[in-house]
Amino acid sequence: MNQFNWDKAFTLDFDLNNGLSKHADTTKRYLSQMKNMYQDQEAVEEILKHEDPLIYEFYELGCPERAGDLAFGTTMIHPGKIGNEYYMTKGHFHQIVDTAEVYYTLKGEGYMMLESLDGDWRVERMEKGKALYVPRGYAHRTINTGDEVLTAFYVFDADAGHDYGTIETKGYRHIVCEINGEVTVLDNPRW
Ligand SMILES: O=P(O)(O)OC[C@H]1O[C@](O)(CO)[C@@H](O)[C@@H]1O
Ligand SMILES: [Fe+2]
Repeated sequence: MNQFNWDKAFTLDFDLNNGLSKHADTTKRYLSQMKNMYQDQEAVEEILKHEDPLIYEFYELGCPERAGDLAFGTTMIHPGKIGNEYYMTKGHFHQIVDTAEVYYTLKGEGYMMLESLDGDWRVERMEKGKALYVPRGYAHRTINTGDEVLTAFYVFDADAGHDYGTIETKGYRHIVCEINGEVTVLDNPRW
């Protein structure tokens, strides 16, 4: 149900601490919905025997997918690891690949993994009070390396669409893990 009229001005509350709005429901992504994306498949199977943890959630507010509108909302990545790999979003290219996006971190800490189709990549730190510009042409995945929920506000062109296929086949060229207590970027062994 689309509860907002996107042709009129409106306001919506987002809590600065937990990112949640009292007036909308989040879309939730559980481990079972992204289990192939983690390196340690034994750890995945072991966890899923007992529970199906919530990895992240975000608001899809029903913005029409038309040029000129701006889709926005908050994303909350919960703290945790699968094996030694930090909880993260699936990540995606935009279907209109040359579409940028902005994330403003409200709480917590982590990284954005960015990767272009031709393999240029970098990790950018996300921390409270900082805006992160995701340039056109880059797939983006949010990774929570802290011990609290990583909460960010995002906004992008509403007609951009999401392309998961490109990244779902092999993943990203790099992964982010905890090694000897340190946040470490490793080559993706499956790439
Ligand atoms: O689409 P993914 O990779 O599951 O991640 C969800 C996040 O990305 C967005 O699609 C924005 O790019 C938001 O809806 C949400 O913040
Ligand atoms: Fe995006």
